[in-house]
Amino acid sequence: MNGIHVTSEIGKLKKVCLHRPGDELLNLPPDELERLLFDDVPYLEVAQQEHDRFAEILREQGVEVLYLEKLVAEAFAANPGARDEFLDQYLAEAGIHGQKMPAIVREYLNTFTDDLEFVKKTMAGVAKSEIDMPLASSATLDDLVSDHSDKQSDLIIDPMPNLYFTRDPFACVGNGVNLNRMYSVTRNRETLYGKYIFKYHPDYKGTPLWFRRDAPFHTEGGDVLNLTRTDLAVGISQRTQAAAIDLMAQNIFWKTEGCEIEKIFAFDIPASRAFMHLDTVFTQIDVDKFTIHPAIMGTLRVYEMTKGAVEGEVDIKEHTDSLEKILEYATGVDGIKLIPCGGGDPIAAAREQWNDGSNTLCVEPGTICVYQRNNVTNEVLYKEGLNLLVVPSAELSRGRGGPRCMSMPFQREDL
Ligand SMILES: NC(=O)NCCC[C@H](N)C(=O)O
Repeated sequence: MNGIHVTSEIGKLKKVCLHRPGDELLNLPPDELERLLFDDVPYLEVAQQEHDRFAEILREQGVEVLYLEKLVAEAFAANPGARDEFLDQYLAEAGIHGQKMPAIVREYLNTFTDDLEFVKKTMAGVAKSEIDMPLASSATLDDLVSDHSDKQSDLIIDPMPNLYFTRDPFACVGNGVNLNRMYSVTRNRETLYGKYIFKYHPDYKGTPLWFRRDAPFHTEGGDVLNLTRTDLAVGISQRTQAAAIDLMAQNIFWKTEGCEIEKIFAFDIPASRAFMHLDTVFTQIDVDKFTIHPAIMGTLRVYEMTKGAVEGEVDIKEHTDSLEKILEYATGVDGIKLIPCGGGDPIAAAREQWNDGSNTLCVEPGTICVYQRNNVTNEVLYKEGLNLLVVPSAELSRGRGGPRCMSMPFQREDL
């Protein structure tokens, strides 16, 4: 079966999209980490080994692993002209300075004749040292001086170091996709790859879009949880604006066809880097179990959005029940259990949540990928009867994302 089909967080995973970390991590300037949303410089070779193990674990479970970079290359191969169209847009969004430089960079990128190498190069970024700078007499000062932030940079085009978090640039919902406008300039460029997959890839072209990258408000896939075929949870977070969820609801309820979502639950979580997305504090791991960071419990507000009676209207009501009760209502399952990250100890919870202890990828009900380093949380999950697939995480975790962040399910079996 081709196309997208995701109607839950836990139905048996059939196909998943990953990105193997590449040279983009070698172009991470240590003094630009904050702007590029990274917390450290990972050791690429080990990050790749860890990521390969993650992919192997998924294959051992019968999951077909797709790679983002390969899908984009296949989309180009299938459509003459798609690569040039992509390159125009990529260059326009790359933050290149100067009058001559865009043409020079275009020529340089076109020397990567193999589509896969070309795609990887666009992900890695371009350093000044890689190309012949224009002669001073034919260039403008802006061509010669590249200042991405407020300081001089050795890079003409920034890398996209967060690409291995395939969860965020787009989100599969039912048989369609939210193609996101992301919170930060640095990550928003990532959404171009999804655009070309859903426009041109033989297996995915024509996928309906419930959200578009030219939207005026930002949202990210880490905030989107498919609770059931008809119920979606979306975090209001640092990365997803309430207005973006309003727009999503309009599109899903009124402006597009084919989406089966009837209720959207908006979870208002604190807007901080530690919490970042809904899936950093809350993921489903079994039919009746979720992991949760205990720190959100006191402040969490949940709103339910449904299609209004009048064209274009969306009804909104706030839920005042406990989170367990709201989830029982949303999933139709009794006796929902919330398992706190760090076993409830506040120090372990904060430490392990920082390293994505609550960010699990469910492969089938009760079977989840977890980071090895979160041993307190993992012990609790183990005692709760979960089957843990343990992913090595010394280097991958430096990007502040766990197994759910590093994966975008394309197909799951229905529950
Ligand atoms: N869904 C997620 O929580 N993704 C993790 C994204 C981490 C990345 N460094 C970021 O700040 O966007």
